[in-house]
Amino acid sequence: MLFELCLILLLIILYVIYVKRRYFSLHGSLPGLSPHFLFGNLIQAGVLFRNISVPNALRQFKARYGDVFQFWLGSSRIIVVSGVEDVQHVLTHRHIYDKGALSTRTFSILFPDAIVCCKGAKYKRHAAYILTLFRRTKVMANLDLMIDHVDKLLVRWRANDIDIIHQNILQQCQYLVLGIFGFIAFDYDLEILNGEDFTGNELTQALQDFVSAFQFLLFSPSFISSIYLKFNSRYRRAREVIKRHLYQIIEQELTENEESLANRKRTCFIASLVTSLQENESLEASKPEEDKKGLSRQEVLDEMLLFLVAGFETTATALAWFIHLMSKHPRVQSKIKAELASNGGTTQDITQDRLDSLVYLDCVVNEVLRFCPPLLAAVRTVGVDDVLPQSGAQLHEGDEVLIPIHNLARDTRLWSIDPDLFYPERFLEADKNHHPYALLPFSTGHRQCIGQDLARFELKVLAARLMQNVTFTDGGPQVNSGGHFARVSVMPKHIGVKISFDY
Ligand code: HEM
Repeated sequence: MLFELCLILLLIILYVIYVKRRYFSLHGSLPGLSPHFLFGNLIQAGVLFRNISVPNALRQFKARYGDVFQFWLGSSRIIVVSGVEDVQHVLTHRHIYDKGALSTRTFSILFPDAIVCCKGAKYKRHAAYILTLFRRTKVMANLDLMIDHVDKLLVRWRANDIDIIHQNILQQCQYLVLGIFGFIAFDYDLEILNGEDFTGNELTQALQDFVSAFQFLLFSPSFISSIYLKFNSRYRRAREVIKRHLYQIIEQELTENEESLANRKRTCFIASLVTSLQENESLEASKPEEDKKGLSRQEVLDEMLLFLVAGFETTATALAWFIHLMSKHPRVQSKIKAELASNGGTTQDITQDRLDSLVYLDCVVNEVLRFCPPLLAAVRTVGVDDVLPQSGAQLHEGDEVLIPIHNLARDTRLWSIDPDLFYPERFLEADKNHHPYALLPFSTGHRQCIGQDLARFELKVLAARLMQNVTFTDGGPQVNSGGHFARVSVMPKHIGVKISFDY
């Protein structure tokens, strides 16, 4: 018995040594820090137990190891590439660098049939139906809806005591963006801004539970994520509720007459997607991918869940950063207000033309996305061995390449005005013609963010409406210290602002 136990122990030790050597040791000539078993570099970089955010950890590693280095994000080995010409090479050579397996592995646990997990012919089929949803004209048709939602939030703020320090700005931004998302995606009122406590209705709660479950998956190995989701009854209930609502909404859409459907297609995702539903799903499923047409119901459900995860938290995070940065930079706030006051219309009027003329506000939105990019990175998988042009680094088929958006945005070689300064005027002055790959909040090229027009438009509308009405002031060095909190997006950790109405 003792012998058998010792043998089993020995086998386990040998297996751990094998896994450590095979998967958790530096490969090739690229620099990096020898990783720990399972945790990779996360403990050494301070991400685990020392509260250092992943963007800051990658920045420190870059200072230590240069523009190209190996990094273990938990159990995943990635090659971080920060030299701007190498970045341009990776993002423009789509036949060598395709969507990163690191992200598709995570996403496919939740929505295997959404565009983010598709490649090749399946990607083309999905893209044909999905990309049209985000056309500029469709996005702009939601202007009044967005303004109405901000106005509802303003009513709530007006009822508060002026000296209150709002420390739940991030959550409030999430409720605001989620409420708007309910209409744009489903043409459905989540009623989130109606009640006292932002609870909304059954679907609101389910959407929030679904997003919370997603947070856990980010840095966990896929098998742990799958087990977690299998036993997470809250997640499973949320998915069922969303599915039930979505299928009901689809049935409802199918009963609409052609004229009303055409009308609703102008603004609402689901109304557009119903027209791409396959008439005979089992027939389409039996065809080779190249011959398939339309989307199945399951695919439509997965796309909607993806839009929720990809679009809601990122945009809310950017808005929360905007509010935090405004409270720290009263000069910038005054300039936005002056621009709003000087370009015609009544003080409360926001039209498309008026928005287009707000050049300074564009600079502020750009600067918020540069200074605090909501997403950490774009990830690509190397399809064939390649050498990077700037660093000369040798990459091998199957390597995962991570482009750290934050590092590029703060690289002193790429910005004439100190990149650690929050200074929107840079886009009108010395940094007007910055390198296009220095600023990549939505990434670029094949597989760039498909929702960027919507996100940019939404941010500008929400920021303009807020600035027409209120001023944010710093709630104090501790409660309003910013800092990073990395979930799906890189969120501000501490925001504490006072809100005063301008009239
Ligand atoms: C401020 C808000 C947003 C930011 C900063 C952002 C940023 C990004 C980034 C960096 C990527 C990765 C691109 C790559 O790998 O090259 C991405 C992908 C994506 N985004 Fe966004 N995004 C935002 C809002 C949205 C919205 C509103 C939607 C839709 C409702 C959306 C949908 C997507 C989708 C579907 C992808 C995957 C595209 C693909 O795999 O082909 N995003 N986003």
